Amino acid sequence: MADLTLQTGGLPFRKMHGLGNDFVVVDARSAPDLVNEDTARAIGHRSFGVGFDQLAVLRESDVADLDVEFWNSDGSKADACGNASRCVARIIMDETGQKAASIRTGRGTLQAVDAGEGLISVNMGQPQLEWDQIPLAHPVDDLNALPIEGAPGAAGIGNPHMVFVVNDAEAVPLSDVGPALEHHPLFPERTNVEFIHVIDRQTLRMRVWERGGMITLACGSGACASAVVAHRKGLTDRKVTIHLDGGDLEIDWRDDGVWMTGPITHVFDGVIRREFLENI
Ligand SMILES: N[C@@H](CCC[C@H](N)C(=O)O)C(=O)O
Repeated sequence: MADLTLQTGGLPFRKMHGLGNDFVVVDARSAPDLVNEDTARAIGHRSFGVGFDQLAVLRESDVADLDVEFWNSDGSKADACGNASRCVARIIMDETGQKAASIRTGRGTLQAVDAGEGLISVNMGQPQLEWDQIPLAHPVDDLNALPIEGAPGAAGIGNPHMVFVVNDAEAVPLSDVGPALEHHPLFPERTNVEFIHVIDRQTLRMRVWERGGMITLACGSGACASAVVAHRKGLTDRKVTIHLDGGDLEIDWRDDGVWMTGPITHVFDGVIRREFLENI
C-alpha cells in the first residue's frame, strides 16, 4: 500500500503530450506529493493505471519558475525529458502570462520560450560529450563510433543516448533490439537508443527505444542527441528537422545549447481515485 495522507478524494493530474510522447503531470504545489517508484509504476500502467511514457512532478522552486522531477513508467527516474519540459513550460507560461519559463530539472535549470503558433522551444543545454558524463562504463577511443556492432555514437543530454545511423530507420525491429541495447554493459545507467537515417543535411528520420523499456512516438532528448551525433559524424548541419513517429521536432545546436522546438498538447485533466492509490 502506498504511504498516503490524502486529504481529498484523490490525486489531480493533467494528461499532456509532445508529439505523442505522453505524460501525466502532477502538480505537487496543490496536490499530494506522493509519487515514488511504486506509485509511478502503478499510475504508468496502460491497462491497470492511467498510462504514460513519463510522469512529471511539479514543485515550488527557489531558483526557477518550477522544479520538475521525471519518472519513467517502469518506476525509474530520469534527469531529463525534453518533451515533458516543453509541456511544463506551457503550464508556466499559461499561469504567468509570460512568453518565457525556467524549469529546474536533474539536468539543470532549462530556459524555454514561446515560439509562436503553438510551438514551445526549450534549451536542453550543451551535450555531454565525455565518457564519464554520459556515463559510459569506461573510456572509449571514439564517442562517435562506440565499440559496438553498428558503431553507434553516444551523447548525454542529461540522460544517456546511443545513436545508430542506419540505412532505413523504418526497418529496425525496435522491440527486438531495444531491450538488450538499453541494458548494454557499456552504459552503467542503461541508455535510450535512437536509430536515425539521413534524408539530407537538414533532415533526419528517427525512431527510439527509450530507457524505461518502451518504444515511444517521440523523445525530445533523443532528438537532441541524434542531431548532435549526426553533426559530429559530419552528416548534417547544426540545425535539423527530425521526423519522429509522432511528428516533427526542430533541433538547433547553438552556441548556448541544443534548442528543441515543437508542439505540445494538453489533452485532459483527471483525478486518480483515492481507492486506487491506497491499494498500490
Ligand atoms: N521522452 C523523453 C525522455 C524521457 C526519459 C528517458 N526515458 C530516460 O530514462 O532517460 C524526452 O522527451 O526527452
